[in-house]
Amino acid sequence: MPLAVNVQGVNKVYASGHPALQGVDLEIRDGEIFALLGPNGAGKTTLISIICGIVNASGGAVTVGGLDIVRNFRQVRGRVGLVPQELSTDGFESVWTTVKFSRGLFGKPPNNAYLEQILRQLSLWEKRHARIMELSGGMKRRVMIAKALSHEPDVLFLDEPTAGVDVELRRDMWEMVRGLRERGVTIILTTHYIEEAEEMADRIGVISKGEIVLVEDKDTLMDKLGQKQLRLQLQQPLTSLPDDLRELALSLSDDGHELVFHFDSQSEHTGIADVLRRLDQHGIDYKDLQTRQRSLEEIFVSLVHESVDPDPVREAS
Ligand SMILES: Nc1ncnc2c1ncn2[C@@H]1O[C@H](COP(=O)(O)OP(=O)(O)OP(=O)(O)O)[C@@H](O)[C@H]1O
Repeated sequence: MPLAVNVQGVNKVYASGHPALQGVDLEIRDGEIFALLGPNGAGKTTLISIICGIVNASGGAVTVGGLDIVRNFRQVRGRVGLVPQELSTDGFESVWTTVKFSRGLFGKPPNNAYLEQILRQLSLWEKRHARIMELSGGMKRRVMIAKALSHEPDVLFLDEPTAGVDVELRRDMWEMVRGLRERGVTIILTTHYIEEAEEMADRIGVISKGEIVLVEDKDTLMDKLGQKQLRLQLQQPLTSLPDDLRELALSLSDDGHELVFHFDSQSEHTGIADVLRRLDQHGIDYKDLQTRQRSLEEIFVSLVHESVDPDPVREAS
């Protein structure tokens, strides 16, 4: 499968001496939605800024669509679109002028029909004559996306696209990103919202302290690490667990009303039948039971748990 982006052995040491990225290898497939997850300060923005040519790497190599980002800087800039975390655009200009100007910056010939299509997709068409400063925060964010798409990039980077936006706009964004993927645009998004990665991504990468600690198909990840939990609500609360049940790794909730059992849903022998048989032997009745997949959030927390070292400066800001 062709690669949209190929990152090999990339390091970044900022002038402060801080090593923000260490030996990052990452291959982004053509046409996929890739979610890069990581805690504050993990290096997500640094990595996408390097790929987009905004920050220089201290070492390693990056290609976009097979083109080296340093040797073919201009061509690469034309192929990528970046929606930054911060809203950065001239508030006095109208939506239409902003988007048109942005396309011109990349040396693309005017194409009003294309720009109209983008603005309509982003529900901005009615607002095309409004000055950006007059728009709501969510609409401003849409303008940033329209700007990033104005020159028809093959690869779109979304840095925290839904940070601070309401639920409705978040859903709209997801819808729009899926629409872009259908048109063949490769999407790389960074996010703190596990739910977003779970909902949208084809593949997920986890970065922690400047190193990629995991890259996996979302579904495989969910299957592989997605342990399931069986919860049984008891008819009568228990004060303690019989020893043989404790040996089965069953646990009792503090109030004695619920039994919890963890099992591997991929395994031939999950142990559920044993648990239910033993409960029956002890005359322990239950009134309800549920199974639940371990969420990506739990997986993520367990992956970065060891290495999370919040940056006090950024935490405070
Ligand atoms: N211009 C800079 N000069 C010095 N250090 C920087 C600079 N930009 C980022 N850093 C540091 O590099 C590390 C990675 O920052 P980066 O912004 O890439 O992280 P991030 O994963 O995007 O974080 P967040 O989720 O908070 O946006 C952090 O420790 C940060 O303080």
